Amino acid sequence: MFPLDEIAHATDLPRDARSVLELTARSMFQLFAETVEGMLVVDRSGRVVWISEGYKQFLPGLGISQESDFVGHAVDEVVPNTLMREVIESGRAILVDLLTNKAGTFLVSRIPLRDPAGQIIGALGLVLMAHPESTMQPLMRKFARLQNELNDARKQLAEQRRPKYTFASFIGASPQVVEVKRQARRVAQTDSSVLLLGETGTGKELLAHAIHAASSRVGRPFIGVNIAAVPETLLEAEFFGVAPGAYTGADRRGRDGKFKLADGGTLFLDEIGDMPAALQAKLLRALQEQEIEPLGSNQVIKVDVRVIAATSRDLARLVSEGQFREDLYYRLNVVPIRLPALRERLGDLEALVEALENEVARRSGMPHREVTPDAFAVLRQHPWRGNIRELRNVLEQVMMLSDDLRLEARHFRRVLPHVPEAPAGVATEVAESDAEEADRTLPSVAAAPAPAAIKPLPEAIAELERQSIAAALAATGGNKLAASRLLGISRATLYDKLTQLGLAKA
Ligand SMILES: Nc1ncnc2c1ncn2[C@@H]1O[C@H](COP(=O)(O)OP(=O)(O)OP(=O)(O)O)[C@@H](O)[C@H]1O
Repeated sequence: MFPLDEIAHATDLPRDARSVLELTARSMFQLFAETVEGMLVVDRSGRVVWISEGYKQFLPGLGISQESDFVGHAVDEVVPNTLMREVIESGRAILVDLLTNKAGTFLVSRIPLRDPAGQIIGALGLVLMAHPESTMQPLMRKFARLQNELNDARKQLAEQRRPKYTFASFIGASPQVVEVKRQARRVAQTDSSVLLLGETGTGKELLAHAIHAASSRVGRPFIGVNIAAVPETLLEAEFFGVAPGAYTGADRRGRDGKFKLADGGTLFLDEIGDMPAALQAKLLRALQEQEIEPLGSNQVIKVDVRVIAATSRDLARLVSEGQFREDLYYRLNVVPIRLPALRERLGDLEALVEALENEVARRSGMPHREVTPDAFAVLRQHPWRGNIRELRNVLEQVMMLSDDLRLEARHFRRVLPHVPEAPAGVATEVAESDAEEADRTLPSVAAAPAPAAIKPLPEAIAELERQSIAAALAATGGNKLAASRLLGISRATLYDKLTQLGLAKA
């Protein structure tokens, strides 16, 4: 639009043209008000100061019976979902938009109003078309689809943020578990760092979820990082994020790190004992200052994160060996909670088996099974180095191997062939065919070498390696890090061997 004074001085235009322009500019407001379906003006503070005659038709739909209940009120109170305030704040027009609220859907336009000095003094809102559904079918369909997608994405996000587990998910009523839950409930009420100690599969991650779920941060994200699973070179970016432009290519746009994602919520640092020394100092700083610096940025971002760390390693020993910073250890070890191994709380075995059997049956669609007392006798004798994860694995294997509705000792012996026979009188005999089947399907922890055929040494060694690795993986429920520890080799060596031996999918 021409400013009025420019038109007035446009002497090079013919007189007629000038007066038309002048008239147009002066009557623009009037013209708009009469042409569009409705028009409203808000002041700098977002208060409605005027509405056109046409706009009044929308008041009943907005639940307003008289003009005085509308004019003079904050626009976002009387027009749900309006973006007029954003236009005032940003100074940018929204020329075409769809506004949906209880009065219907409208094609609208919003324009900021400025004084001669360029200062925002308010905004103009135009209803270009009411109920455009009929005339703008294709656009509306697209809008509806996008709206649905947005709602689905929001639901998914809310779902992801909802804690996966609560204290009720932590099965067990043994004195050890009762004590663990008591400590965890107490610490949930605070913002202190928590250190969960325990063997693999004892439920450290589950407990971390439960602490988050019982804390005041429950409405905010729970973000987990398994430090052992992230290559060392990527850990810093994973934790602290990457500033836009720090890298070329796909990462150019930058990426939030886990600290940022967990802002306001809980960050679960699993396998903290595997934290590389170089990053320990940065982690300590982030924990102490509650500030992070994304890679490639020199800006510090404030975060508010509660940390729950977990490890199956002896952190105190790592500190004494100089592999873990003492200051970080003390920072994390504010409230240590030790989770008992399954073999220390065999009293919980029945409740766990019942819960896990239910879960496996529900997930797989298999029928429910009853586990007999002689089967429990077998289960009680197994060392359970993989703890609950291993227990679930064993149960799942047994359920897959047999259609019987009663799971007896013999069923479990197929999967746990090394468990010694129970004393006579207990029906735990293994049918020969069962034993053969077990040999074919599952690795035996204590498999005897084949007496008949003497194999070439490299072949025999490979066979032994294959068996040991398979046994370690079975014992740890497939957890490679834990398996590598059982085998006394590094995780990298384990991966190499899995590839060499053709077990990469194990
Ligand atoms: N007390 C329990 N009640 C029910 N399920 C449990 C319990 N403890 C562990 N589980 C289940 O066992 C599996 C392993 O648990 P989780 O991952 O929490 O163990 P972890 O100690 O964090 O293991 P890791 O050190 O290997 O990461 C999960 O599927 C979890 O749901």
